[in-house]
Amino acid sequence: MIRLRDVHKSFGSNHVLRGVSLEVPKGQNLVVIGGSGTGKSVLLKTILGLVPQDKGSILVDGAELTAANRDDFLQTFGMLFQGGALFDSLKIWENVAFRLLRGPKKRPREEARALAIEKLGRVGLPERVADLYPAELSGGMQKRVSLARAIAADPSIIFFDEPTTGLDPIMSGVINDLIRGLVTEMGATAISITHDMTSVRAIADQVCMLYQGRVQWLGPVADLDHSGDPYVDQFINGRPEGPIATLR
Ligand SMILES: Nc1ncnc2c1ncn2[C@@H]1O[C@H](COP(=O)(O)OP(=O)(O)OP(=O)(O)O)[C@@H](O)[C@H]1O
Repeated sequence: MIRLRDVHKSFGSNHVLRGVSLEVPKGQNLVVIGGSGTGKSVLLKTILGLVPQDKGSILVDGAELTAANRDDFLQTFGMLFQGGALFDSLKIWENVAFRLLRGPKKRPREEARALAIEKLGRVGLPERVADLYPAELSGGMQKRVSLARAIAADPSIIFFDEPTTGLDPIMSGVINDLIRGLVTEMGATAISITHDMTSVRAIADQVCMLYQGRVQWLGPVADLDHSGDPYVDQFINGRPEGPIATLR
């Protein structure tokens, strides 16, 4: 379980997170939605320790994350970065096995390669792609490779940052199904960020909408269409009119 309590973060006078509290139960995927600049990425970065919060606490399985134990925590999580972020100069299997080839999870090369091929299989890619380079694959296949990398070290916590951006609707559907399946299969706890409402509906257990640095609404995905919250309604239906001010 991941729990945030009253997390604040400012950059100078820009008070981005103004007291975010939320909980993600074990084995569930919480999808964070909200307009551009509402702090979705900053929220993920505070959990990862890339951006230290000014106030408030972050707990994983009941233990507070601190500078001292964060490295241990980082060993237990997987991340699908926005855009995939594969290393061009590494073969596909080396990308997937990145964390198995160095650091505390280091394995012998042959073992790491076999594990990478197994994970590629989990995301529907055949063994023959293992020795190719990222540039030789389509965008959708690269996204699958990124997914395989995110799950390579059997994480108990996974973050998905804009997993379907740049993909056609069918490939987005395939990636959504894979994410849903992987989270369910692995029993992992996940937090995802997406602007894609189809993706929200396909992968979320719970949905959290951030607005002006706070949690505007948090509830089961099944309640999204009848949240009774005018901010959520405006956002999910993409209406220019409503309580959320838009620039024209
Ligand atoms: N390292 C930083 N230094 C200064 N300001 C930052 C930094 N990181 C983020 N911000 C500011 O924090 C705010 C929230 O940014 P964030 O990237 O979290 O938004 P977002 O909700 O993820 O937006 P988008 O949907 O467009 O990706 C923005 O005003 C941004 O300029």
